[in-house]
Amino acid sequence: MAAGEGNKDKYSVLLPTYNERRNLPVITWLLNATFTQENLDWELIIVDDGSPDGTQEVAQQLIKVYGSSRILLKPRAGKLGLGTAYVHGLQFATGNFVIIMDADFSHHPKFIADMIRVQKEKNYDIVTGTRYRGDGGVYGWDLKRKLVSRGANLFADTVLRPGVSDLTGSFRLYKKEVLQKVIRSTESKGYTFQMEMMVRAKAMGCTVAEVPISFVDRLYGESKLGGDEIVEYAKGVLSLWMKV
Ligand SMILES: Nc1nc2c(ncn2[C@@H]2O[C@H](COP(=O)(O)OP(=O)(O)O[C@H]3O[C@H](CO)[C@@H](O)[C@H](O)[C@@H]3O)[C@@H](O)[C@H]2O)c(=O)[nH]1
Ligand SMILES: [Mg+2]
Repeated sequence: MAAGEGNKDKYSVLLPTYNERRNLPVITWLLNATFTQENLDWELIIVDDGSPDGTQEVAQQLIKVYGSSRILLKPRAGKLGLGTAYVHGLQFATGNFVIIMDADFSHHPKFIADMIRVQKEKNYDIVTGTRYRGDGGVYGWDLKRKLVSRGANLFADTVLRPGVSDLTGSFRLYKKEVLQKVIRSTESKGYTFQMEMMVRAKAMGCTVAEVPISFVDRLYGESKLGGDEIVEYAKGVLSLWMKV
């Protein structure tokens, strides 16, 4: 069946932002182009944590351009972290599918069409972007960050054996009820969040497919990954090992 006519699917994109004023208009434009081309219903839910750079003013402008049924701004008062940003945004999602992604072009909207197509192949619960299989890759990171990412995936894969090649990536498509269920059981809030979500989803018996993506380091601004997060992540893997 061609997408669109008679297709009741709706895709809610959850986009956490912190100081993404310069990236937000282009990512929104690309999302609109992708969903229009695929003839799919969608909405964008921006969860901004009081960014001092004026991200929310830009979001308000985008609401005027694209309409308040397409773009929703659901801000929070302060920087409360990525994990809880998804929990917050999810309450407002009206789609039956939810896509989570970054606002800084590390996750290019062009891969969304692939993810949707793969989801439909076997009605998968989750489709995750992977940097570590097929044509996937990482561009723009220095060797240290590459090693940290590879090491983080290898470590979790060795200890927990979830059978998913990219556990720490966060470009994913979920059935909404699956995301609601998995997110309820997930405890970590920081960088460990994505890995814990996937390990728990697999433990619950969810079906997961992978789509290779190229992850390109952000154009503007800085990542928030540091030594503390690495230690937290290692602790997260080990505590899941005891529990799952
Ligand atoms: N609302 C909100 N948004 C946030 C926060 N921290 C970061 N963001 C937003 O979340 C996205 C990712 O943040 P980055 O700071 O760009 O993360 P990164 O270091 O590039 O990490 C990415 O890759 C990792 C895997 O290598 C992922 O684990 C991580 O989730 C993210 O996708 C961006 O859209 C950023 O604006 C926060 O506290 N609150
Ligand atoms: Mg980034």
